[in-house]
Amino acid sequence: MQMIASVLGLILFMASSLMLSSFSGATSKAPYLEISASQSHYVLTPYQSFLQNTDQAHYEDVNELSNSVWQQSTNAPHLGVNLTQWVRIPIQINAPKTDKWLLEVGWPNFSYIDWYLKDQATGKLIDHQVPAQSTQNDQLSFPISLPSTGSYMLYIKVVGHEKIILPLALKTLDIHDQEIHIRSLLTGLFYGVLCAMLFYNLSLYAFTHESNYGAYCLYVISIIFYTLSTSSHYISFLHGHFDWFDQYAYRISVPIAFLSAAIFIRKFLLLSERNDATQYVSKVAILIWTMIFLMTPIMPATWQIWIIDIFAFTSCVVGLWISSFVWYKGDPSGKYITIAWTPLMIATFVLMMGLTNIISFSMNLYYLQNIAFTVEVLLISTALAERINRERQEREEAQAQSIYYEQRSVEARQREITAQQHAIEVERTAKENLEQQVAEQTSELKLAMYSLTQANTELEIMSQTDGLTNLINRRHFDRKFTEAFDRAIDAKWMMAILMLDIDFFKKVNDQHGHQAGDQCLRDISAIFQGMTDDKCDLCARYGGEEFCIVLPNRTKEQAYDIAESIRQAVAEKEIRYGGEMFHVTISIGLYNAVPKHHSQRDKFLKHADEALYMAKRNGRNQVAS
Ligand SMILES: Nc1nc2c(ncn2[C@@H]2O[C@H](COP(=O)(O)OP(=O)(O)OP(=O)(O)O)[C@@H](O)[C@H]2O)c(=O)[nH]1
Repeated sequence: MQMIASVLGLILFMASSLMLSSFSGATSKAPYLEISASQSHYVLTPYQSFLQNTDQAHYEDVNELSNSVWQQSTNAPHLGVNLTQWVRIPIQINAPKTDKWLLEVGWPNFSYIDWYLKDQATGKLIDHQVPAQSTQNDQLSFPISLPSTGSYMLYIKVVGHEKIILPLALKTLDIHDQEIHIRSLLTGLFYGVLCAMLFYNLSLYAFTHESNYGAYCLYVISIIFYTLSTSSHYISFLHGHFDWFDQYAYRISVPIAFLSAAIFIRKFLLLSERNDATQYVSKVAILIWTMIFLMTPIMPATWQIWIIDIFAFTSCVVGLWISSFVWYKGDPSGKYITIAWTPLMIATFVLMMGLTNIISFSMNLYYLQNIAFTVEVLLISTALAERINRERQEREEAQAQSIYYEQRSVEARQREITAQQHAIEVERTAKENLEQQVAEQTSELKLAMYSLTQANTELEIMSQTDGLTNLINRRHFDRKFTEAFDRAIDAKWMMAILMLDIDFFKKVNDQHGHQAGDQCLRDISAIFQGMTDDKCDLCARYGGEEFCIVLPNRTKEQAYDIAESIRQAVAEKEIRYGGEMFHVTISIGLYNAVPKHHSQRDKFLKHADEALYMAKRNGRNQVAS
């Protein structure tokens, strides 16, 4: 806020300085202009009087008017808008330096100018130009021939479409030529800088498509348009060719200049993104200048120029406030705009004071504004470059940061993948170990099951087998015999049963010992097994020294032969144990028949047992049936 106060203070200081200088100049004027050999340049303003809002068109009519209708002006007279204006200057000529003088009109916006030089002594016109012909290279200067001595009244008629201010001067041709060279040089420099900046930023816009460059180019074009319309250069090049445009040049160029400036500032300072008053103020400024521009064809020139002056004045202050506020809020772009705009705002402010008759107007105020424009265009161009460069750096930093985070993300992802791979590897290894353990345990289980099966088989065999003789035991025989019996019933086979008992076995035990008796049991059991078919015959230890042989599907003769063969083999068998050798005999009971029914099973055994008993009773060592 301090900065805003200092800027406003500076503006007021300059304005007051110019006003003071203007008023102080006005207080020392003489009633007429005295032209002598001492000076080459005379300002006519202090001696001018004018007819305001007159409709007089002819010199003859004006010449008839009394002195009282002529109004004295302390400054360059502001003669209103779109009217024929008359100004007169009393001149006392006393041997001037030369008779080659130029009447310079320091205001570009008029349609044409006439001048008349009247001899006050005779009342006759001694010279006049209708319309006045300007010099070749300066449309604002008109040759005028001054007599060598005498009192004269110079009448000037100006016809314009717009506001007319008439800062008049008389200059010798030499002075004018010197000034025109300097002015041409400065003008060339001014437009050269503007055009250079325009094409430079246009090329940047073409390459980067950065909209700030585009908006800035429009602004520079509007400045060129405005300065052309407010200077003699426009008149030099275009005046008279476009009548309609001649009338509206100033009224169009000023709104366009402020409008494009408002658009550029709003864009460059990103005001549309701000949540403060600058956003709305800039929008209102754009709206107002758009409306002023659009109203040009329909609004009376007097009103529009008055409105333009008011809002131009306001816009200068508001523009500086906005850029200063943005600067104060920390945006460096606000600083550059403030620095660039301050000289222009001051120059425009001063110009507006001249145009509104607060201070004395002269074309130098426009030249001051042109200088400020040049400084501003250069500074803003630099600010634009700085801004774009800063944004590029911010983008690069953001990109670098983005790449950094992306790399971090990739690394994190890589670590995640590695961890996942490690987890998969661990899982795979665990699975393999588990499978291996399961396989090993399965193998062990299979082995255990096989061993168990083996043990069960062995146990079953043991449970079915007589441990001494290795023949099937009585319990297993009962089951197997039942099966064989049923099979014989179904097949209608002959079923033979042999009941075998060792004769006088008690004696064997008694004589040779129980161990020898056991050996005897083993030997004759081996004979039974060797002489029967182990696939279909049953051979069992039926009791202590009693055995049973079942012979399925045998005739009685076949069974008998087997029984007799067994008996003989036993009898011939030499039983050796403990260095002793002895023989035993056996008695065999044979029963055979075709079984018809299950109930006959025990009967078959009983009959065989009875036959055995018979063999025992008949003397033993025989087969009975
Ligand atoms: N060594 C031995 N002797 C047994 C076994 N089982 C039974 N004995 C004996 O066999 C004998 C059977 O005798 P007995 O029933 O009197 O019959 P025997 O002496 O053979 O006379 P007969 O049958 O009438 O010819 C008994 O002395 C039993 O002790 C055995 O497993 N081993």
